[in-house]
Amino acid sequence: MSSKRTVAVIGGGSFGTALANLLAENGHKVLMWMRDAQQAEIIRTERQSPRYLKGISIHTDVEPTTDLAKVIQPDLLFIALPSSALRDVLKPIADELNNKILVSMTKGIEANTFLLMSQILQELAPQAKIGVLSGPNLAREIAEHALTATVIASEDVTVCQQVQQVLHSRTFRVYASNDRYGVELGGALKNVYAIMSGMTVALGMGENTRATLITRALAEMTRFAVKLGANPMTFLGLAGVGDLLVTCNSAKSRNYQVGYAIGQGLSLDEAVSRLGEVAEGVNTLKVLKAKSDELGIYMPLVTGLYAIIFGGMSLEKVIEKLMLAEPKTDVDFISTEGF
Ligand SMILES: NC(=O)c1ccc[n+]([C@@H]2O[C@H](COP(=O)([O-])OP(=O)(O)OC[C@H]3O[C@@H](n4cnc5c(N)ncnc54)[C@H](O)[C@@H]3O)[C@@H](O)[C@H]2O)c1
Ligand SMILES: O=P(O)(O)OC[C@H](O)CO
Repeated sequence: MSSKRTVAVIGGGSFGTALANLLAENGHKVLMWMRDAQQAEIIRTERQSPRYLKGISIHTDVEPTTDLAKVIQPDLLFIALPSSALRDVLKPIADELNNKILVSMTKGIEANTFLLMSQILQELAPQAKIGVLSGPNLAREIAEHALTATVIASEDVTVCQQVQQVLHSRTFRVYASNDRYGVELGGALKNVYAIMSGMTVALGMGENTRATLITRALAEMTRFAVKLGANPMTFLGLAGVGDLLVTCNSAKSRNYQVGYAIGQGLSLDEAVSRLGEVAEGVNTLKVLKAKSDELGIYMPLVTGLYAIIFGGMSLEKVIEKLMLAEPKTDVDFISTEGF
């Protein structure tokens, strides 16, 4: 067990709160920044977060605050903001973030720039040490102490070691990686396929269908990542196939829930507003479609989902296109000479 320290979590939604609780349970003091003063007050007085983690007791060493100046005092900061808000929230305090350790837990891609969140952190605070925490990590299960594993990825081994020290516990195991880009890309891309998976479940499609979808999703996201220079082996780990499996199979995933609602006949807007939480896959789908078109990467699942959600194409038509497409070989990275 590590020595006790004060750490910060920026973002007090479901994931930020679950992680803050873990840190406090490990004996650390946690400053948790939240945008909403009313939510912060509820946590302070009731030690509950009924909006994001109903029924979970919040440790007394988690101190909610809306004061950003206060929360940037510790030298280790975890960031759990929605990707759409991360740059805007952190920009005013960028100078103070230099020389800190910044760990992104946000699984998204910035529209227009195609930057991952840790790349934005690096842009804002070039002197900071940067890491990414990603893996099969449903916030509610972490908060309920389901046995969970995750990955801390950083080029700087001391970042990995410090994060392992503060987070390791009987129920939460932290593996290290030096492939920050691959780990982060895996966490962002899988959300898109979780939307598809939720749709197939709502439509009563079989287990064969879901296994095929998940496996072809892994092929597709790996193909994309390799084109962008990531190591494909990372996708065999917790932040790749691990996160893809949990998000595509769990009704607790918000991305899966959005897909499920669309499969039930709701529009995208209706599905997102019924959820009332962040489903990063919707924005990721848009930026991924644009990037794969720009780079000429074959991504039939992304193309199909985009056509349904943003192009008004029927699911039947998309399925027909996918199933009757030109026959392909199974695994991309095996030589198929002679086929
Ligand atoms: N919930 C999970 O299981 C989980 C697990 C792993 C990673 N993540 C990732 O963590 C990130 C945050 O997700 P979450 O589940 O905590 O989301 P959430 O919807 O539960 O909470 C989002 C939080 O951000 C705040 N927020 C929203 N817009 C904001 C803005 N413009 N400025 C400041 N604050 C704003 C909300 O008030 C809320 O506190 C996402 O990228 C998500 O993919 C979530
Ligand atoms: O609820 P989701 O769909 O945002 O997924 C949560 C986590 O990313 C699962 O690891």
